Amino acid sequence: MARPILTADQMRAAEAAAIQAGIAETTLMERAGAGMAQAIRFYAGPRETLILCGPGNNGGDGYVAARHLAKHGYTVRVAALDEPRTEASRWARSQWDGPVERFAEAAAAPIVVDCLFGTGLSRGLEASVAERLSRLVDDALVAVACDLPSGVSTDGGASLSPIASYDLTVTFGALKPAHRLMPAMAKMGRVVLANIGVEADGKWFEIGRLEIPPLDPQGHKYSRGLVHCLAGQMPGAIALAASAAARSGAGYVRVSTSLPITNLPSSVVQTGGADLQDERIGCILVGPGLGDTPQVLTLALTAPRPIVIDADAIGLVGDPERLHGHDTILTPHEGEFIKLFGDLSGSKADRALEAARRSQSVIVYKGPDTLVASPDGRLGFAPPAPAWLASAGTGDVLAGMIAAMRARGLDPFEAACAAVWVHGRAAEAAGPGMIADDLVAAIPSALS
Ligand SMILES: NC(=O)C1=CN([C@@H]2O[C@H](COP(=O)(O)OP(=O)(O)OC[C@H]3O[C@@H](n4cnc5c(N)ncnc54)[C@H](O)[C@@H]3O)[C@@H](O)[C@H]2O)[C@H](O)CC1
Ligand SMILES: [K+]
Repeated sequence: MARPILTADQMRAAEAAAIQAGIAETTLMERAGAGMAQAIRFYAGPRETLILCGPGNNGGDGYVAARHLAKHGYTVRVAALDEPRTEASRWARSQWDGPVERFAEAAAAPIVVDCLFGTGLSRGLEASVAERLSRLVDDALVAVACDLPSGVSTDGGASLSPIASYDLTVTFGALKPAHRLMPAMAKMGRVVLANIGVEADGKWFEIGRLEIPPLDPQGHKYSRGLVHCLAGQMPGAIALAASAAARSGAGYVRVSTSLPITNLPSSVVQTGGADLQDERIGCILVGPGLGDTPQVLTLALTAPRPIVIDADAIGLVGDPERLHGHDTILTPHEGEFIKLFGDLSGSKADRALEAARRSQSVIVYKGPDTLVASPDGRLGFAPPAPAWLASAGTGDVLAGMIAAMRARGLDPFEAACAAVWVHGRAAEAAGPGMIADDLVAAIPSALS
C-alpha cells in the first residue's frame, strides 16, 4: 500500500536502470506523455489546451501529450520556451506536426499544461518566465503540472521561484519528496501517479494503510497493550491522549495523576502511584499537559519500557544523546523540534533523518507535511490530511494513538506510521467542524 518516494537522482537512476534493461528512453517519454494526456482527459473536459514546453525531457513529455490530446479531438496549442536540447525531447518534438508558438507570446487558454521544467530544474526560473507562467496558470480553468510545477525543488519542496496554484499534477514512475512536502505540496492540486514501467524502490515512501496484525482471539487486556500515561500540570491534554489510546485498540490504559481527572472514560484507570517497573506496560506516554516538571520525564526514562515523548517533555530532554539506548518515539512540531535539535540544515526530510540519527529515536516531525523518520534511514511521508487537523489537542490525540500502536507490539517506526495514517483518516471522517474530542470519537471508524 505504501508508495515509494524517489529523489531526482534516484529517479534518474531508476530511469537509467530501465533503459539498461532494454526500454528505450523515447518509450519512457511516450508513456509519460500518454499518461499525462489520459489524466487530463479524465479530469478536464475537451477544451482548448495550451502546452508549455521547456528544453529538457519535461518539455518532451509535453510534445507527446500534445499529440495524444490532439488525436482525441482536443484543440491543442504548443508554446516552447526554447528549442529541445535532449535527444528524447527532440524526438518528441519531431512527432508533433502542429505549429509551435513562442512562450513569450502565447495567449491564455482554458487548459494550461506546464511542461517547462521537472526534476532537472537546477535554479529558480527567470523572473519574466515565472511571471508569465504564473499568469497563464492563474487565468486557466484547469492548470496542470507535468511531474512538478516548474520552479519547485524536487527533493526539498521549496519554491525556487514564485509558484502559482495548479489543479492537477501528473507525475511518473514514483512520487518525489516535493509532492509530499510544504510549500510545494499545497500548490499541486490532485496528484496523479502514472506508471511508465520504471521500477521504484527505496527506504522513503508515502505512508499507506498499514497491515496491522489482527487481534489474537485468545488475547487478553495486557496482551493487547497496556499504555501507561503520566499526567502533569494540565490534565486535559493527557485525558485526550489516554482516551485516544483506548480508542486505538489498547487493551488497558492507565493514567498516573495526583488529582482525579473528571473527563476520562470510565475504562481508563486512574492511579496515584506510578509503578513503571511493571513488566506488563507496553508503552509509557509522557508530555501532554506536562508543564515544567522534568522529574516526570526522568522517571519515565528510568523504566526499561518503550516511551512516547510528546509536547512539553520534548523540550525537557535537553540533549538528544540522552535518549540513546532507550526505545523512544518523539513527536515534535516545528517549535519543539528546534528546541531539541536546534536549527538543522537541509530539507525537512534531511532534518527529520538527522534528528532520528542523533537521538536514536523514531521522530514524528509534525506539520501539514508530517514525516516519520527512523534511525535506520526509513522515512515515511504522511498522505495529505485535512487542514482542520491544526487545532488544539490533536497532537495529544496522535501521541495516544502512537502509544497504543506501540503497546500492541508494532515496531516503533511502524507504530508511528500506522497512527499518523489513522489520525489523518479520522480527521477526514470527523469533518471540518471537528475538535480534538471529535477526533478521538472518529478513531474507531478510521480503524475499521
Ligand atoms: N525520470 C524518468 O524516468 C522520466 C522523466 N521524464 C521527464 O523528464 C523530466 C526531467 O527531464 P530533464 O531533461 O532531466 O530535466 P528538465 O526537463 O526538468 O529540465 C532540464 C533543462 O533545463 C535546464 N534548466 C534547469 N533549470 C533551469 C532554469 N531555472 N532556467 C532555465 N533552464 C534551466 C537544464 O540545464 C536542462 O537543460 C522529468 O521531470 C519528467 O517530466 C521522462 O520523459 C519520462 C521518464
Ligand atoms: K513542470
